[in-house]
Amino acid sequence: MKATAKAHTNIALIKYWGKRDEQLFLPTNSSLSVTLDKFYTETSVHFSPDFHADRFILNDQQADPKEMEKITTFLDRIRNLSGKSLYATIDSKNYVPTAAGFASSASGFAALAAAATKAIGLDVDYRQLSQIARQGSGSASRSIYGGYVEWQKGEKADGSDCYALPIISEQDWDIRVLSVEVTTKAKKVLSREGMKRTVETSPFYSGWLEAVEKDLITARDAIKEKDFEKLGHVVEANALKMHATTLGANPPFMYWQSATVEVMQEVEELRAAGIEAYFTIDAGPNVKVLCQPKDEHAVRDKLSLLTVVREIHHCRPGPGITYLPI
Ligand SMILES: O=C(O)C[C@@](O)(CF)CCOP(=O)(O)OP(=O)(O)O
Repeated sequence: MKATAKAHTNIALIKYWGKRDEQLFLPTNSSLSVTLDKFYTETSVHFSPDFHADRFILNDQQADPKEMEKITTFLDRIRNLSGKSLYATIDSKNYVPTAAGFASSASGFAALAAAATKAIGLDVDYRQLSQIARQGSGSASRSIYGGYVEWQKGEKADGSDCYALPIISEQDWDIRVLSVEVTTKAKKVLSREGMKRTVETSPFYSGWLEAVEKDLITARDAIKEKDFEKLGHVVEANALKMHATTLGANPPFMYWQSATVEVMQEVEELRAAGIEAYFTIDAGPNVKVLCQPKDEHAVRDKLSLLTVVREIHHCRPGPGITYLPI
């Protein structure tokens, strides 16, 4: 009972920022992302009656007890769904540069959900797979699909209507996402803690919730219309609103470093010079810059001149999960 799956990471264009249910990973708002081609996780899962405990090898290292606990809880859900109480050995490799600030948990839990359900013989569709991955990490629900993906927040308390669905595929619209790694030493507030603190203490959080649904509709329409300018503006504004909420949290926190702001200002200068580029930022100081293929090199050349820029990874829309030969 073995299976291997590959899942790519994704970058949120309309952010998931807050849970309405911490146990079931139910979000306060719907979100929208693009899966990326460059960064992914490959995970093999082997269930066997000969194993007497779960084992998790991550990048050729035995996972630490905290990580192990998360994995065992995740596998318990899959064991319950299948009615099989078998232990598993998991071997996972992240092809995601940690410093780049991509949530490798997104590709990680999507790959694990796909490989584990296949290995244990659970016949699930992508919607169910998205719901399983969601309970490992919310953003993982989106990495089940390739291209442009919407994760619907749902209304039900049991999360049965909370899953991701594809909008258009990675072949339908070719954009570029330049992941700009800036030099930083700061220890960031992990997104799980950051969103919890913000939901619970920030007076600006209600403003976020009022605005995000409209942002999502605008972004979804822009993707369907392939209107890059319309998408870029709402993506940038949505990221700024998300980050504004953290400033009002108690205690307040900020993901940005001075280098982050330098890159943001460079992107605004690019637009002033007639080159369409837009930024988005997740739970860290790095910046993802969106542009069209024709402008990719001009944007790279301009950003590379900044001394605070350590590395730029060039990404395109990427595929959903795939199963690999054992
Ligand atoms: O990806 C986005 O929509 C926006 C963020 O990256 C932050 F900017 C949040 C990702 O949160 P995640 O790591 O999925 O949280 P979990 O459910 O607590 O594991």
